[in-house]
Amino acid sequence: MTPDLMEAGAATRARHVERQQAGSSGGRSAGYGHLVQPGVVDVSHGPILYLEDISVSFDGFRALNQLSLAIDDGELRCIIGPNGAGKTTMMDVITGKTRPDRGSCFFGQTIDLTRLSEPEIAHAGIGRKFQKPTVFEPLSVFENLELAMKTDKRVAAALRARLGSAELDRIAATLERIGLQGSADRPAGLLSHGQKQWLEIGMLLMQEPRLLLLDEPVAGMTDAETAKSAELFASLKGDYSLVVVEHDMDFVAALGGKVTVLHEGSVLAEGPLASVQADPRVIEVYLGR
Ligand SMILES: Nc1ncnc2c1ncn2[C@@H]1O[C@H](COP(=O)(O)OP(=O)(O)OP(=O)(O)O)[C@@H](O)[C@H]1O
Repeated sequence: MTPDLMEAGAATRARHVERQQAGSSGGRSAGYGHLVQPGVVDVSHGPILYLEDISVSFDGFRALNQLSLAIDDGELRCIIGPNGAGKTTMMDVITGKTRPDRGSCFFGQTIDLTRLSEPEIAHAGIGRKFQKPTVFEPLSVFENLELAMKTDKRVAAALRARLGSAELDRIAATLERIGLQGSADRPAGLLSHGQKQWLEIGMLLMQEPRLLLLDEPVAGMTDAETAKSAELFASLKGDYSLVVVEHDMDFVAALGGKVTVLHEGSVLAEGPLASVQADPRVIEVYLGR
């Protein structure tokens, strides 16, 4: 080993010890990647996600402005608001893509998301789906789910490894959940847009997340696909926590539950859809347009 590498190794070990000491000191700041076990999220106080006073600026422009928000464990929350309200930036903060200038962002009671990298946040149990489906088109539906479950993401190696019966059962249960049990052997590229979106949700589920962040999941879907998506999401609620950013008010209505309206980087209104739809401030900035 070269002296440089030895030095780097020593520095890494020192950081490891430092982090372990920080982690064992109790308190809320134990959010270090290798100490976060997947699926182990302390929701004893209710919320699975807790944002407090989050601000993010881009070149002096405040995309998030002292945003505070709490999502309960098992809740399905819709986030609505006009273009530029900060919805995507909020998702970016939760997943570690954007670091807030100030404020705190906790996954359960103890996991400080502002101190974790994007892969560490995914590993801790937060899955994100972007608007456009990103499935592996030449692979079958089954293989897409299989690959999503594997930690070794090199396609050939992952698909060569034999599946155990527990893994086969998990894939079968997910196929059923996303309504693609009859399409397991179809190449994903031949699926409809809606089916690709469901497959991608299935791929997220294979990673056993606790919280799912979904960005405009029904954009571009047919009415029938949108209705089926509402059923799927309703079935996920309770087993998972979901945060859904959506502009389609019929879909939001079909999902039920609490709605948060963002405007200029903070919460303008929150409550059942009917009450936020009747709020004159919401009508003024968003729904009345
Ligand atoms: N990387 C960036 N650099 C500069 N400005 C940005 C950046 N990302 C977002 N913004 C700005 O921050 C504001 C909030 O953007 P954001 O994408 O979070 O809004 P949104 O509510 O998701 O909007 P939409 O409904 O259009 O997706 C916008 O004015 C946007 O132009």
